[in-house]
Formats: sequence, C-alpha cells, structure tokens
Amino acid sequence: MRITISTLQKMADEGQKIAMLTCYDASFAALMDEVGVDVLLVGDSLGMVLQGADSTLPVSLEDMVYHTRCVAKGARKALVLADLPFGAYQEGPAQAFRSAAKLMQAGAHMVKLEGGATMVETTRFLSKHGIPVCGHIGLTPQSVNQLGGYKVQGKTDQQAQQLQADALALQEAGASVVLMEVMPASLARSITEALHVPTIGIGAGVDCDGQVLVLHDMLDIYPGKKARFVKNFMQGATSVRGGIESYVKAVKAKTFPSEEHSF
Ligand SMILES: Nc1nc(=O)c2c([nH]1)NC[C@@H]1CN(c3ccc(C(=O)N[C@@H](CCC(=O)O)C(=O)O)cc3)CN21
Ligand SMILES: CC(C)C(=O)C(=O)O
Ligand SMILES: [Mg+2]
Repeated sequence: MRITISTLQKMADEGQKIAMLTCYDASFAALMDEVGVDVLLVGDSLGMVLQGADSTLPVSLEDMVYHTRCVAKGARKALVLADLPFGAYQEGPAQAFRSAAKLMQAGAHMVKLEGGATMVETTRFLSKHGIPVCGHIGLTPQSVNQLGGYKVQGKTDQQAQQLQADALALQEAGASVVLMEVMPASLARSITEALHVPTIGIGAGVDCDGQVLVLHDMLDIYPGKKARFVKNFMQGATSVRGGIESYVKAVKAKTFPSEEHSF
C-alpha cells in the first residue's frame, strides 16, 4: 500500500521516524522502495550530483519532469516528492501551479518549494487545488547567491524567530510537511514541537520527525566537499543495498544524526 500524507502524519504522531533519501532514477527507486525508504525526493540537488553544476540554479523544470518520471516508474510503496526548480514557481501561484501540475503528471505525489513567508500564498493556492506541498526553510540552496554560501541558518534569536514564524505560516497555509535544512538542532526541535505536520531535517538534528540526505553523499560518491551533516553509510556495508538499509535503520533508531552531524 502506498505511503500517503496521512501515513506520514500518523508516523509523526506516533514517533516513528520518516526515512527520506534523494532519488533520481528507476533502479534506485526500486531499491530504496524495497529497503523501506518512506519518501523518495527527486531533488534539484541533481544539478550538482548528476549534472556537475556548482549550484541547483541551472536545473530546469524539464530536467525535474524527466527524473520524476524515472523515479515514479520504480517506486511502488514510497511517496514520490519532487522539487520545484529555480525559476519555475517564484513568479506566483499561477506559475507554480502550472509547474507543479507537470511534476504531478510525471508521477510526483507532492511538490517541495523553497521559502517561508514569501511562499505562503503559493502554498495555499497549490494545496487548495489538490497538490500536496512540502515547505523548505532554513538553508534554501536556490537563494545561495543571497545567503552568501551554504551556511548554517537561524543562529541569531531574530533569525530563529523568523524561521519558527515561517514554519507556522506554511503549516497554516496548508503545507503537509515542512523540511528544515542546516540550522541549530535546538531550533529544529522547537519548530517540530510547535508544528502538528511532520518535519524533515537535513543538518537539523535528530529531533525532526524524519531525516533526508543526498544519495550521492551517503554513498560517498559525490566528489565535492562533504558537509558536517553528511555520514558515509557505505562504511561497514558490503553493498549499495546494505548502505541504504543501514541509513534507514539508523534514522528509525534515531542513531542518525548524532551530535557530530548536527549544529
Ligand atoms: N551533494 C549535495 N549535498 C547536499 O546536501 C546538497 C547539495 N548537494 N546541493 C544543494 C544543497 C547544498 N547543500 C549544502 C552544501 C554544503 C554545506 C556546507 O558545507 N555547510 C557547512 C556549514 C558552514 C557553516 O558553519 O555555516 C558545513 O560544515 O556543513 C551545507 C549544505 C545541501 N544540499
Ligand atoms: C537536500 C534536499 C533537501 C533537497 O532539496 C535536494 O536534494 O534538492
Ligand atoms: Mg532541493
């Protein structure tokens, strides 16, 4: 039976951790699905790990549609979540709906968009018209040129309060999930306690309702610099399947992320 937004809500309510990984093709989708990855994220990180770009900005909606179609073919049980890429939704709700509809037609079950208060109106429009939304706050890589690099967010009290307000506003607008990227674990914990919808963290500590990593990072095949929150799950594994299994087990058992992977 397919994992749906109500499955994720139930898992969060019962304290069962949600395991998410990025996925870009049908073979990995089938493997992850078998091993018990709950959510497959077709991330715009594919610009970096598949296309060799130095940011996610060059990724097109057509790229995302192609990879979403590939992943959807391989996934049976897992929920398929697709990123709206840079330039495909920032003009407003109408543009966002047009783009999101293409991802849903390619097989996505939910779309993710980056931004807090600025995305409230768009989140409301998409959710009102049948498209489940995952918000994405904290380090939002599509804004790297404004953020001045891939840096920890929410370190000052004022930034932390803003992020908490953003998360609540997205939930109120209808977001089904809120993803938090690279922020102090204490802040992510406080936001998770304040929200009723599930939260997913990357570099946001162990107290989120679920975790996500970029596949190529946890398999240790990405040639770029490794962020603090990345763990090589191939260490001690004898196959790619084993590495992914070990990630799912660690997330479910709350042994990943540990302090050394958190801020
Ligand atoms: N391969 C890959 N993995 C990712 O996690 C990822 C991507 N690509 N592309 C899009 C964004 C960019 N991400 C990144 C990349 C680097 C850091 C990083 O090196 N952060 C520093 C923190 C610096 C500070 O202290 O402010 C670190 O030490 O982790 C963080 C997030 C996360 N996303
Ligand atoms: C890093 C995750 C959260 C993401 O948005 C991506 O892979 O594009
Ligand atoms: Mg992304």
